[in-house]
Amino acid sequence: MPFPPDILRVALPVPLPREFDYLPPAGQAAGPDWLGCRVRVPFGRGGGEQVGVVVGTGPASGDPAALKAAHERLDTAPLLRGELFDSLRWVAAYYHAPLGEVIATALPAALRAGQPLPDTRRHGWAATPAGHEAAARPGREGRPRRLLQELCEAPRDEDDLDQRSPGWRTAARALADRGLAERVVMEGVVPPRPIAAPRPTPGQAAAISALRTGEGFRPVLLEGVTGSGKTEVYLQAISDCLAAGRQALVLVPEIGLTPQTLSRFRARLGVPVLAFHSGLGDGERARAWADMASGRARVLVGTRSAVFCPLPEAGLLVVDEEHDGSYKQQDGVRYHARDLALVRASRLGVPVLLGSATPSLESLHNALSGRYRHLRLGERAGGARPPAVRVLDVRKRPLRDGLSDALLDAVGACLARGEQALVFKNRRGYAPVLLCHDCGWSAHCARCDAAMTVHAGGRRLVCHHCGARATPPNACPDCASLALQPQGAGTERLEQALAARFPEACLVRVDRETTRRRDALEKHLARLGDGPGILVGTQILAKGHDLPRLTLVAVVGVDEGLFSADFRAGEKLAQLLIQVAGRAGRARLPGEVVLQTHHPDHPLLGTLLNGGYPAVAALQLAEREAAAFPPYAHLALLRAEATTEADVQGFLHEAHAAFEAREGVHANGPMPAPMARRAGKARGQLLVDASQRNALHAALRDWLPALRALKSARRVRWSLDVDPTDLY
Ligand SMILES: Nc1ncnc2c1ncn2[C@@H]1O[C@H](COP(=O)(O)OP(=O)(O)OP(=O)(O)O)[C@@H](O)[C@H]1O
Ligand SMILES: [Zn+2]
Repeated sequence: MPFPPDILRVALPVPLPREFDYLPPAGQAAGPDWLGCRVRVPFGRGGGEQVGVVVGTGPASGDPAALKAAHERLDTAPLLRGELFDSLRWVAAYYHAPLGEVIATALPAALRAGQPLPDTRRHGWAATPAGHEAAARPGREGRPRRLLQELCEAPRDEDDLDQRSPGWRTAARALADRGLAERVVMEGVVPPRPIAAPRPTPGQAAAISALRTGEGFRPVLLEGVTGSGKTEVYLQAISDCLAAGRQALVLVPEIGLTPQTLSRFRARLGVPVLAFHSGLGDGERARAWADMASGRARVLVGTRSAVFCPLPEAGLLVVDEEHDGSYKQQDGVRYHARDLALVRASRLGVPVLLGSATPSLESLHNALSGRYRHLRLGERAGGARPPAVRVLDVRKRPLRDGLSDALLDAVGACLARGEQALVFKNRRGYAPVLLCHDCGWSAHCARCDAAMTVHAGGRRLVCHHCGARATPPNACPDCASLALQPQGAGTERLEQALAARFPEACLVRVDRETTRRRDALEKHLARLGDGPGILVGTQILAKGHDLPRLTLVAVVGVDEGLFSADFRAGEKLAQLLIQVAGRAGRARLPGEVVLQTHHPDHPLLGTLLNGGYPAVAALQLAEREAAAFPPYAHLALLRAEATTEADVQGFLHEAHAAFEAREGVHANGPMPAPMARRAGKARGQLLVDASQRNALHAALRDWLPALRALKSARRVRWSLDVDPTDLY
């Protein structure tokens, strides 16, 4: 053994910007073979333990006799290595986050907790001899029996059962308890036969062949109008990747990963397609991760955190709806999954395909300046035409429950044709405000700087920011008037009004409230079926759904979005409008979009109507350049919150003073957060901007140790957000 002995440098999931030295467990020697392996170590007082990852070995920096020994090595082969390990270090450096926290963010919960890497052999279920006998006898009908009969025909693969009959596991467990079925290792599963691809449109064919040319890292922005067949291009590119013997990773937005999406991928690719999202159990997530790490799985489709999956044989990364806000993590390690996908693809030397009908200005800027290849699909696939858009000027027109007569007429006509209408309002609840008509009082949250939303037809008040609930007062607390009225309309009120007006129509409301449960959205859409009907809902409806009988999209009240202070508001509103409009007329029936507004002359609406998203994007890019905002500048936001306003201000002032000025980098503020009080806490922020990314990072690197050393930092909760998407 070398003397002094080498130690293990361990990254732990604690919010301290450093690694920790340990001696190896008694009788073992530290060496490079420990790198990337998990270890269980003593940590903190009172016999606490943590699971960490060995990120270095070597001589101790201090006296090794003062070090504790690790308790246990958990992996024989490294869990993190190669490109993934390097990319995690990049995340730590770029987002200025402790490596231990980055690793904890990247690993599925079961692995983070120290559980062994799951068995990734394919498992299935088979009937036991007792099961065969039981199936031959008459018995009680039901799910277990139906499953048993199926297993008697042949053992079934678990993935296959997952796809065909969700909920089968309960039945399988019931059979196993009675000794009628058992879990078995499946050998040589025959993959399903892929169904044939449609003939590509000329635009698709051009995109596919462009993707085939070239080698190594190639970032590609696929800008295709809604319904233009971007998904078909992904599928073709993935097929090429699979044919070359490589793995593919597909990222989708949080609410884009529907069973519909998965079954489309599975049916077309002819290989098992793994899903990865927050709705899965810990065991399933760890298994998917291990399956990719071992190379056994070839395709993984997942939401934000899937960007951390191992890709030892990577061939392609796809980011669908790359502009989507859900790719940015808003707490802990605030990474952006699209940006990380680009970094990984570059390290892996493989193409990365970003797709959207409404690309983010960041990606568009990169494409326009030649850093990304820019491919366009200008027309809808399968002969569908773009929807016709009409603006309804509702100034001085009566609105009933937020709906104009013209809008109701359009819905009525759509139903009369036997088709479906979507009424869109980006606000859930009954009404956004409860107002006193006599004195102007409105119901506010006691803990937030925000109005409370009226729910349950007026019987409840809910704060959408902190979840506080209250019973509406009978009389105005300020002037005792009884003239309290809900102002404005949310989806709940629209639903009521539409039900009253069209009592015969099938009406389905889809918002965060009605879709809390997994698969709820699918069930709602199934309820609508093929008959005439109305969907009322929020932005949950704006994405990825293909409803062939939906021909009318009625947008109620875009006005809130037109006057927001956020520099991204225009971009976001245009994206939302285009995406929701894109639900209309996707199949053979022509689509129509009506926009109800009090501001028909607003330049954003005019530009959108005349020039579509590209025109809005060009305008917004010019504004951003003039104002030196991203993508022409780089931002980092220091947020702080505390019980008192004075603590927040004290910290932010000291933080500003600790910021060392340097060329092209500025710290601005302290400024109040757009919502200065939330959930009972005072909030404030400091914005750092820089014309050069490197200068920004150099400044942050110097600044952070100074911030941590501030006494006032102990009285606040603070965080640093690099490339913030929301300045709240
Ligand atoms: N080449 C093709 N021939 C016939 N139909 C096609 C073709 N490509 C795509 N389609 C069909 O057109 C519809 C839209 O395609 P797809 O879902 O791939 O578009 P998209 O651009 O990904 O849509 P969005 O982003 O708007 O959700 C689908 O029903 C798809 O099956
Ligand atoms: Zn609140």
